Amino acid sequence: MTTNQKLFERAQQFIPGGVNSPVRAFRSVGGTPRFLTRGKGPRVWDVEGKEYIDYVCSWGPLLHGHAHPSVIQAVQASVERGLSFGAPTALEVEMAEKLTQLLPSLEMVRLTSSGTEATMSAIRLARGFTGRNLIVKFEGCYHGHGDALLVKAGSGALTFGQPDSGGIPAELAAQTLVLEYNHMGQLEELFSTRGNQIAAVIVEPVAGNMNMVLPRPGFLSKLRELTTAHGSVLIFDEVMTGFRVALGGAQSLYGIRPDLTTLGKVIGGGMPLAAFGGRRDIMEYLAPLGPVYQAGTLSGNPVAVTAGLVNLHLACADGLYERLGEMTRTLTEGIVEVGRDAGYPMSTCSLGGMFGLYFREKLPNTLTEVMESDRFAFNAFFQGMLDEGIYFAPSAFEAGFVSTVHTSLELDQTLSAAERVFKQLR
Ligand SMILES: Cc1ncc(COP(=O)(O)O)c(C=O)c1O
Ligand SMILES: N[C@H](C=O)CCC(=O)O
Repeated sequence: MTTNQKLFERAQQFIPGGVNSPVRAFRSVGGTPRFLTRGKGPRVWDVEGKEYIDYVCSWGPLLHGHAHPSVIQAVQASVERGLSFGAPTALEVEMAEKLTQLLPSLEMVRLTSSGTEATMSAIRLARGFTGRNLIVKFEGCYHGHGDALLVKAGSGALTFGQPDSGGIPAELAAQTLVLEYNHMGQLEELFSTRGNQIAAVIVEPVAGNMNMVLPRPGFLSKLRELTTAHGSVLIFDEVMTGFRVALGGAQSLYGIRPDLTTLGKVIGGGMPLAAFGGRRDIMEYLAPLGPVYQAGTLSGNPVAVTAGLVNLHLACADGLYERLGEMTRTLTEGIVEVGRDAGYPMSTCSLGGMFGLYFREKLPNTLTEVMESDRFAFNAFFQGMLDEGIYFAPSAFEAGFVSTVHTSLELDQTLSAAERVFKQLR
């Protein structure tokens, strides 16, 4: 057995499935997860010393790659000053000011430790604010593993065929109404019959947990129009897209001002940090100002906030997202070209440093269309690329990520690997 296999065997004795988050288990693609020991820039190394070009980037947070020197230096200095205080710090104030400045829809913000906490808290807040119970989400969107949101969910839940998790009371799941992503007719119909009972609509403005699905023109503005008309709270879940697709998030690209926004991933730069924020009148419903309780021992952790602030500072460099977007497009369009030349129907989309790659002729608009893509072809491609030292997400239902430190060297190596892999697959 290889060292990765031995470790996986050991892990499975004591950790369910051998992993601490299901998507890491390689179940849908087969084979053994790689146990990683080190990352630098756009690359990671496993316990066997094998090197990979990384397009997972810790599932999105590493906008500037692994162990960026500025992030590491700041984190080391922060660690020296203490790991956690459970009391307010100046750093939190700086982070709140930065987030509200970069995302104008955030008038106030609260920090949490994970995206799940952020979305769960935003939902509770919306219910407390409106005095209503119903929430609306979309098929294939994933908003973390809070009970109310694990209904027709994407990401690992979708990958392993468990979009509706066990352990969630039917009465609670019944409070979550699920519509097809990008389906404006369904939205209009629902709001016309139950609009005054809907506390919130939560949406990934660009869906990244069923591969990557772009919003159809008019979809997000329809959401804005209907929620405003019916007094429901519009929540953009930008845990993945925030500071990943653009400096102002997806909301800046599509020109929509949500009532609440959830953030995570990039704002922590690889450390556990997330946030939710939005309209002042809604945020003031939070304890200790208002009746909606929300808390966290490690919320606003100084080391995590330090890493996040450096990440955001680096993200503000002039032209950064344009360069990143160009790099990502070159990569994915290159792969699609090579794949098509080898006879595979393929399509791709990308925004900033986030991309979708499909073994399907046309880009999908809905989960049903995503499911029509050729998973077997994806799995074979994934395995071939992994052997070549290219690390994509081990699922056909996850978005991919390019960092600002991926260069044309990594792109060229990836495209050459793809040519070899497609040749073998033919
Ligand atoms: C859009 C979105 N929302 C929420 C979450 C939950 O974040 P976390 O894994 O930090 O709990 C994720 C990722 O897991 C996500 O992609
Ligand atoms: N798709 C998920 C988040 O965006 C992947 C991270 C995880 O669940 O471990």
